[in-house]
Amino acid sequence: MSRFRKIGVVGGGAWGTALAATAERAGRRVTLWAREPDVVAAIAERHENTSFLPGVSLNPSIAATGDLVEVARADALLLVVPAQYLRATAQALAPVLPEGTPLVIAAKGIEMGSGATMGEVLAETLPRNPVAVLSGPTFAIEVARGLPTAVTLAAADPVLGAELVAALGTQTFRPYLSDDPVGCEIGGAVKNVLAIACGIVSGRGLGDNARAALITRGLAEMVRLAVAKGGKPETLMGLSGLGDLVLTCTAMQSRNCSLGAALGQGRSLADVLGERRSVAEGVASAAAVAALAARLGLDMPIVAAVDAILHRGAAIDTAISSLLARPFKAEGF
Ligand SMILES: NC(=O)c1ccc[n+]([C@@H]2O[C@H](COP(=O)([O-])OP(=O)(O)OC[C@H]3O[C@@H](n4cnc5c(N)ncnc54)[C@H](O)[C@@H]3O)[C@@H](O)[C@H]2O)c1
Ligand SMILES: O=P(O)(O)OC[C@H](O)CO
Repeated sequence: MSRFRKIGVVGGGAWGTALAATAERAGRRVTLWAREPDVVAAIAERHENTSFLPGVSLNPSIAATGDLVEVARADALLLVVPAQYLRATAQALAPVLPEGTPLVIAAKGIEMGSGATMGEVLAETLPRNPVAVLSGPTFAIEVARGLPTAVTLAAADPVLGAELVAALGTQTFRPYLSDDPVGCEIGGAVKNVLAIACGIVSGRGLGDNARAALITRGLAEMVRLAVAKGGKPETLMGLSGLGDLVLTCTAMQSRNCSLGAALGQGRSLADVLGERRSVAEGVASAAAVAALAARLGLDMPIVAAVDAILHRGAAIDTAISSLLARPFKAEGF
């Protein structure tokens, strides 16, 4: 019998809601914390997250709360707030979270300003809680509907990792165990930036060859950063790297890819963001990853181009021309 009987989900967006649904199907008792009172009320009363995941009926056994004290009573917590809000959320949890409660990072991003991974943010804010990472090709709506999905579940402690796999896995939500949380996190964060690049290329009508080139050379950038941060290159060949990169770069269902496509068609970033309530993590992570790469002396030209377009006023066509003007080089990472 699993020691993780009660799972707390911190973050009531689409992904937190989908993870709550799948954890409940795995036999866990689930409490979901959401920041917005209307989300808490809709889940508690209508068993639906009408704001962020409309159209999916949740099991009535899933409890909703706006109180961190309540969610912190769980045996393990899934952390699913957007990356730029994880530090503040973890700081708010610190006084109420028992020491030793395992934390599973399910957000995908790098913190702006610090350049910290979510694991590094938690090491500073909740240093007495063991951490795992769950990442992979996972559109929330498909997971919530119970469609077949596979993810990477990475933990430095293999016993904790295996226990979490057993607690969260089902026939249709299949976690593959990894011992490389760093590589797992880097894949999930960088693929969002690359998905914006792929969207831009689609929106500009530059063709399928260009998208395949971006995916492949983007993977090389991802591997460079992961290795520099102490991750393993092979992790990036798995679900949390290549798997998520392929999903997010080829489907307009992706918020990051569709945002890029809108930019490629000539819309402004402010316009596109202004009409969305959902998060496109690649926007913030582009700036964070580009700054981190510069600090580490890493060549990440595609990420740098996306950062330049989003945050430095670069014209899309100029950024693309600069990428195409780079000298020929040997293939590899
Ligand atoms: N949606 C997916 O398919 C999916 C899949 C895998 C991973 N993720 C990751 O999960 C994380 C959460 O994304 P999502 O899709 O659930 O979000 P969402 O776009 O559905 O909802 C936005 C979320 O942002 C939160 N938010 C807004 N302002 C905030 C603030 N000031 N402080 C704290 N929270 C605030 C809202 O409460 C809400 O939970 C992201 O890192 C995302 O990359 C999402
Ligand atoms: O819609 P996106 O671009 O945030 O992608 C969602 C998931 O991360 C896909 O794995």
